Amino acid sequence: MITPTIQPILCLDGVSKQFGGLNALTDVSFSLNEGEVVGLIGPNGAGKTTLVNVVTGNLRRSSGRILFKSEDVGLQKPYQAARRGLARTFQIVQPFPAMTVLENVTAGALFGAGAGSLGDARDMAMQSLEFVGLDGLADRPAANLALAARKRLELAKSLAMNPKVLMLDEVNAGLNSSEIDGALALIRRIAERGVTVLIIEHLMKVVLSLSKRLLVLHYGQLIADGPSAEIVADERVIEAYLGAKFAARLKELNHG
Ligand SMILES: Nc1ncnc2c1ncn2[C@@H]1O[C@H](COP(=O)(O)OP(=O)(O)OP(=O)(O)O)[C@@H](O)[C@H]1O
Repeated sequence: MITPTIQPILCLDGVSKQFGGLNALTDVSFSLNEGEVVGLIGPNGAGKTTLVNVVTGNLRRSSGRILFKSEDVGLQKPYQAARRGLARTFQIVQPFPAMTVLENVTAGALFGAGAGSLGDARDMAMQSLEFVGLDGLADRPAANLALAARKRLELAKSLAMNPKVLMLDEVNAGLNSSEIDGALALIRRIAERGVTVLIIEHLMKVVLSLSKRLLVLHYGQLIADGPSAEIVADERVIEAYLGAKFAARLKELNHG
């Protein structure tokens, strides 16, 4: 039997980003394989959003290489990233308030890969809205949506871009537990479609239920990259982010 080889789809090779004298990312290297769901964790200010921003061209990396399917995309603009299939959600969700839900997602489809015409883009947008369960609100102004629906709209927008890699920046922040369960189910369904997912998330329960692999940033440095079970037991990660209380609770759960 021939075992299919898993290809890296996105590689960061020694990527750094400075803001004046501040090192937001220092020499960060890792690869994401096609179809993987990987969690990116770290304390506030660790550089997680900056990492997404340099991958999607919203910020220019200071040095290092960013490879998408082996092509160096380190100098790309956000629309080029979207066309390649590198999509992301924003931590602070800001839909175009005067536009309807459908129009917002159609704008996403036009920005991304695959929509040849406005009609195509509307079809892709409608499919994305159905996928996230917002099709019933398609004609509502986006300004009227509550937070959980705005987060779904943000997801629908990035899905309408037909992504190969989807970077989710705190899509669960501010949601209640049943809304989080709904979001988790959606993210699983997105991953089942073969989309590679990088999920930035502060809720460890959520991260651990989605990803078998974790990346940990601390002061802009990647201090750990490996199987989730090993990472949460790593002393440096406990010290930098998880805290001793979390580690003890996890130990209890694993032994109880
Ligand atoms: N545009 C910017 N100009 C200057 N400094 C910035 C800019 N964006 C981020 N920073 C700084 O870079 C560092 C990393 O910020 P970043 O937002 O990437 O962290 P984060 O891990 O996403 O944090 P959080 O979990 O709070 O969202 C922080 O010190 C932040 O203040």
